[in-house]
Amino acid sequence: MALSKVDAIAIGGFDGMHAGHQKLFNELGKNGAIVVIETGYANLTPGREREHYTHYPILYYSLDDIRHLEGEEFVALLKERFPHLRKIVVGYDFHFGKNRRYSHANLGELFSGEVKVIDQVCIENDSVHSHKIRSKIQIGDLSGANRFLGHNYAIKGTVIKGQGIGKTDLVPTINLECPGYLLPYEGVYAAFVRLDSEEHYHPCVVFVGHRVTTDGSYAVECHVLDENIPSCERASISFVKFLRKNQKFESLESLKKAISDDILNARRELIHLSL
Ligand SMILES: Cc1cc2nc3c(=O)[nH]c(=O)nc-3n(C[C@H](O)[C@H](O)[C@H](O)COP(=O)(O)O)c2cc1C
Ligand SMILES: Nc1ncnc2c1ncn2[C@@H]1O[C@H](COP(=O)(O)OP(=O)(O)O)[C@@H](O)[C@H]1O
Repeated sequence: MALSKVDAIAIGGFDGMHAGHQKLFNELGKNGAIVVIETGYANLTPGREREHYTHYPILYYSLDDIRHLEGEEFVALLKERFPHLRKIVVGYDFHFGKNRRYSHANLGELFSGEVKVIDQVCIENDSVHSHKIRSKIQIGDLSGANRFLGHNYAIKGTVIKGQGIGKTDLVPTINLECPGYLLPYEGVYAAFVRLDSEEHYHPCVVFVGHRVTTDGSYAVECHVLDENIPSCERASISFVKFLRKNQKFESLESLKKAISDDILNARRELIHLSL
């Protein structure tokens, strides 16, 4: 869609593109667009990853470029960028401009069109916010994070070389480097993985953490269940459930036994799901 046609926008940081954010997008209609104010702290859907969770076009503004603006100046900037703008959608706690001085009420006074304010979106009696999703991910509560997101938490990375003992002594794994993403609490997870530009996801088990049993280095590794997979360059992991904490084992044998239990547990979690 040509941006000149845009007549409705939603404004915010939109890291995570969570259930609260989606409620705003539902108000945009067919000529809508999303305005992301980029703080530099987004680590759930960094950069353009947000685009996977909406069909609306996204425009990015850096917070540093607009934080000094007075309310009138901010609205003028929007009207210049979107000449046909008739509706702005924001949440109940939206603030903008110099020292975050302006609220949705001020926006209503400054903008001549409609300002639609979305009430607090709550799940399990708790308001949904990206900082709460980050906290859940940091304690390993991926099921809770996923409920707040409305989709599985996903990270993307490039494949790097591992220690080389997985394939020979344990199970084969894809080792990943995932810059920009918040990595979950150290442990083992049931997940799905998509390789390169494949369309489908494979059930897998993922280890995130310091390999305290072997070389102590930090790793994000994924073992694809029940399949030999070709080598690949990139992968995205979609987390489903925390299975257990990272542990130091006395021998590779006992780590291997734990990994076979992890595989059984992951299979049990994933069998009814498909992506
Ligand atoms: C399902 C799974 C669970 C794992 N759990 C642990 C663990 O609890 N503690 C640990 O030190 N390493 C754990 N690892 C990591 C292994 O130490 C790692 O796969 C091994 O060091 C081989 O690494 P490589 O693929 O780089 O060769 C786990 C790996 C997988 C696939
Ligand atoms: N739980 C929620 N309910 C309603 N609106 C929300 C909610 N969370 C965020 N918003 C709105 O979505 C937009 C983006 O908010 P942002 O600050 O990026 O989200 P978060 O608070 O999750 O970090 C803002 O207009 C904000 O008011």
